[in-house]
Amino acid sequence: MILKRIVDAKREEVAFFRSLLPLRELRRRVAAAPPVRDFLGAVRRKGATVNLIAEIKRASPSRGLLRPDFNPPEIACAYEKAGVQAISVLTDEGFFGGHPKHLREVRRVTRLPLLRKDFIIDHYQLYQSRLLGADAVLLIAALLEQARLVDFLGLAGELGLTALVEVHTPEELFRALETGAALVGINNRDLRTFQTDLGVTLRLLPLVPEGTVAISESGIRNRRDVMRLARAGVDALLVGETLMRSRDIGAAVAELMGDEDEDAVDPAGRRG
Ligand SMILES: O=P(O)(O)OC[C@@H](O)[C@@H](O)c1c[nH]c2ccccc12
Repeated sequence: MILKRIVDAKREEVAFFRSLLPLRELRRRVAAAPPVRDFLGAVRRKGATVNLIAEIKRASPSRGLLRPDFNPPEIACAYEKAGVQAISVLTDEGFFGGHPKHLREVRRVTRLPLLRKDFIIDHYQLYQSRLLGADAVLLIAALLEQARLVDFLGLAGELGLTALVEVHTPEELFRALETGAALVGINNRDLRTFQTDLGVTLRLLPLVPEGTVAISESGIRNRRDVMRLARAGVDALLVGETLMRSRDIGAAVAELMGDEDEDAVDPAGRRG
């Protein structure tokens, strides 16, 4: 199974980074890191329109190479100019063609809040994310048993990082809510089969209480998809492939986000 292979590789990667920069030294540097930006505030829905988190992703195990001319800072500038609310940087190298250094490079060129998208299985990666310039980190419920999830959420909070807890099933969602997470991501992609189904968001969203910020992730292809999810009441959408495959990123964002209030929904009438 791919998840198991990714986690095995991730363990080795963390051991390697640790050998380059021991945890003690990493923590010392984190203490001097510049302040974080408000990721949660940026993605929380304010009115009628849904927010967009645009992802920087070179490749994926299921779809192969998405963007041959891959230049993370250039893409980040294009996203900011197009008016997205936040950026997600996929830093996994082995399976997604990213690199932790991309986060640092992107941080330098944009004022937008940044999500580090990776497979976090070790404390070390949380400190590392903070040092690289992340404002938020992804915690995948399917990878972490409950005690670890709680533990990582606590450490992320201490470091000033917003945690995005990713779920795909009702069980995982209940686990996420039990931790008191302020931000949950409903992944439309089944990480076991790679199939995407926006119905996953439509089914799980009513179980998310008011006040918890909810993001719909993966498999969002066009304006119709955006409208469906916006009307259901999600706070934000996370889109990678659709934007990465387009020649003109500005035009692709405009096409997805469309007219300002076409996706209007009564935010009070959305859930539960
Ligand atoms: O490229 P898409 O289908 O728009 O999906 C983006 C994002 O949701 C996806 O990259 C993702 C969601 N959760 C993840 C966990 C690990 C790696 C990648 C992901």
